[in-house]
Amino acid sequence: MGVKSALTIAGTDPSGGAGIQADLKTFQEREVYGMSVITSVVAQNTLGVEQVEHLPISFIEKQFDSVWNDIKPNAVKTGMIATIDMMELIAEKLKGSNVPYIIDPVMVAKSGHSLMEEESRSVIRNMLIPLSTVVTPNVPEAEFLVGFSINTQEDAEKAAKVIVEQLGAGAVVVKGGHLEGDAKDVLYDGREFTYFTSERLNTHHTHGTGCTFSAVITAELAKGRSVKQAVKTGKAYITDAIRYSLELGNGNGPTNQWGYRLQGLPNQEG
Ligand SMILES: Nc1ncnc2c1ncn2[C@@H]1O[C@H](COP(=O)(O)OP(=O)(O)O)[C@@H](O)[C@H]1O
Ligand SMILES: Cc1ncc(COP(=O)(O)OP(=O)(O)O)c(N)n1
Repeated sequence: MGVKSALTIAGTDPSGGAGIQADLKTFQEREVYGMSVITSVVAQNTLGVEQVEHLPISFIEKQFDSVWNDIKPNAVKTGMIATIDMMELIAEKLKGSNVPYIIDPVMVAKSGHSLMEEESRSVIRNMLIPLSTVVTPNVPEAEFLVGFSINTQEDAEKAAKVIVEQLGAGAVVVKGGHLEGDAKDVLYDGREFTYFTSERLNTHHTHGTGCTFSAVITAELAKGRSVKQAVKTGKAYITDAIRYSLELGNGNGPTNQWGYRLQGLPNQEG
């Protein structure tokens, strides 16, 4: 069988919209075999984060080794990795592995709750970003990584250049969800800029957009697609997942990983 596999290393969302749960649903929809290593267990829902418990490092390592030594993934994604210890472990495990590595540098949930300790933020920048194939910051995350404000498309392009050329990412997508106007994401791969634009959908049901978007990119890279194809597919998929949200919960509802399917739409390739 030619099935490809992808591994997500991240925190949980028991309400199913973000984190490990969103990643696994997305891998499945993209027809990639999904596997997971849990870093932190998070009590959260569409209204926000209530409590976070980090798993012991030795147990995160055990989970990683269990997967890696049995079913080596074709791509790896990290989402919520809150502490320096977790980052050091991941760096040690992935260095020299030659497996595409996608970083969603999750720092703060849309509800405002911090998902990464303050002192870890410079460690993800210095230790993990140089190992990445693609990094997918939203605007506040990109601002932290580069140290200047992003208000315009030109600022986003300038930040993308810094993240590749100075911080050492293989490629970067600066996501436009937090800017105004159309939802315009900019990909920079060290050679050129490519833009992926959709209309801004007028909804607050956007819990888990970043997780789902980066999970599609991970699945597509696992299949051997190019970064540009992977991001194109990610953008089409996340737009449908927001457009066809199920409007669940009492807060910012989850994106709908099978939104395209409920509408009878094709599972698009980039
Ligand atoms: N209201 C919206 N309408 C259409 N696309 C959106 C909307 N909000 C976010 N997106 C898209 O969702 C993806 C995730 O972006 P963003 O919400 O900025 O990430 P995060 O969840 O990490 O904050 C991007 O492709 C972005 O353009
Ligand atoms: C466990 C976990 N990981 C990541 C997030 C953030 O998800 P994101 O896709 O950025 O969406 P919001 O939650 O910010 O709407 C999370 N909440 N939990």
